[in-house]
Amino acid sequence: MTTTAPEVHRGLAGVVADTTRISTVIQETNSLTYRGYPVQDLAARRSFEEVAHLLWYGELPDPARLRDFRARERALRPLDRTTSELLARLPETCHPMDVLRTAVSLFGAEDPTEDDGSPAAHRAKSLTLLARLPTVVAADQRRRRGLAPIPPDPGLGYAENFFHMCFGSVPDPETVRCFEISLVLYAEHSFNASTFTARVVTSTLSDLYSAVTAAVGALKGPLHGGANEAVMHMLDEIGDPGRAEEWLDGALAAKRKIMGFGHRVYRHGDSRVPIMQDALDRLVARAADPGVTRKATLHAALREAMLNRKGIHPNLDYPAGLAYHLMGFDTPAFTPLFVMSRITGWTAHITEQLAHNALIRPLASYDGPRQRPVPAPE
Ligand SMILES: CC(=O)SCCNC(=O)CCNC(=O)[C@H](O)C(C)(C)COP(=O)(O)OP(=O)(O)OC[C@H]1O[C@@H](n2cnc3c(N)ncnc32)[C@H](O)[C@@H]1OP(=O)(O)O
Ligand SMILES: O=C([O-])CC(=O)C(=O)O
Repeated sequence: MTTTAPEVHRGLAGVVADTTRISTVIQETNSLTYRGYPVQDLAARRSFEEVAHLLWYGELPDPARLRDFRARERALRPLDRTTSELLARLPETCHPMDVLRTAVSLFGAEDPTEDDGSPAAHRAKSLTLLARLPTVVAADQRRRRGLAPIPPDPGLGYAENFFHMCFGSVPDPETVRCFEISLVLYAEHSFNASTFTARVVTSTLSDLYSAVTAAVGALKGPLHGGANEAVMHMLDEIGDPGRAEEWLDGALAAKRKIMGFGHRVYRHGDSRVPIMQDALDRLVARAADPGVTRKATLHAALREAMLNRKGIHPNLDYPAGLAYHLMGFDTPAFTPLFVMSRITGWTAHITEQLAHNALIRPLASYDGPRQRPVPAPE
């Protein structure tokens, strides 16, 4: 009797694993919507806090709800002394994503409130993470620069407060806006690897912090969120705009993956790129600095060369990487900035997964040795 081997979908490519009401990429128009709203309109007209509310509650907040949401977020920002001291003891040789992963795990261990799996309990925990993660990221960047942490300022909005905690000042509104746009664009992207990781952990009825800790680990990799950092390393490696084509040919010949290019879902370009690229262009123009212009020229030259050689478009990490550099953040802190935003999407998916849970447990097509007898010990 012959049995046909089951069809294998490596990397789960093309597999529809569940339904979701949170976001979708509309292939025909190459657009991304959060709860039905086009992300470019959200980025142009709404704050990151409003988008977080939208992802969690399904609707944009009215002014009273937004006031309440903002007040609660601002009150939750400070870290307690024990947490700060524990995180400050982690070696500076570890990656900032390791600090963030440890921080989420620590928050979970310290949280005395019950995780009954209800949306209300999850939203409270999600808001705590949204409020505290920037405090962790900013303090970690400062300690690596040999500087003391700056406490959060409850008088400032989410994006402004983050700059304040990192640098002790808030930059011009254009720079803050560019950062806020990146947060809106990074917030959610359906069943990407880190979100799916969070859903897998949740599907076992584990807790929210465990799911987010695992998601941070999945995002760290350079094929996913780690690419925004890798983009900057790559631009530093190339150095000169005149070297872009030659460098690319060498990298492709060596079968290297070019960071910040390609996407599993988009085949004709990431719908978020034009919005982020516009914001980046404004930052470059505003800087009016020859060094900045040179980096932007290199960035554009590599994009053109990649399109010509391989027909592959950039993904969001490509413009976001350079934008974060121009905003003054240290390169290893780029992926943690992604976490500060994606925490909203992850936690929305955790709540959704629990609402109609099914254990996520695929099958494998076995191609190891055939069954054989265990030999007697020699
Ligand atoms: C926010 C985000 O997480 S966006 C993704 C960020 N990640 C990156 O930028 C890392 C670089 N990009 C990649 O590695 C890939 O494009 C991924 C992982 C994002 C998507 O990968 P997949 O959907 O599995 O596509 P896959 O890797 O099969 O690529 C298809 C073909 O395009 C090529 N390709 C795709 N992306 C790239 C790239 N960045 N550099 C060079 N070649 C590429 C592959 O080599 C492959 O060619 P082949 O058919 O000749 O073997
Ligand atoms: O969707 C993906 O595979 C990766 C991505 O762009 C994201 O998570 O924002």
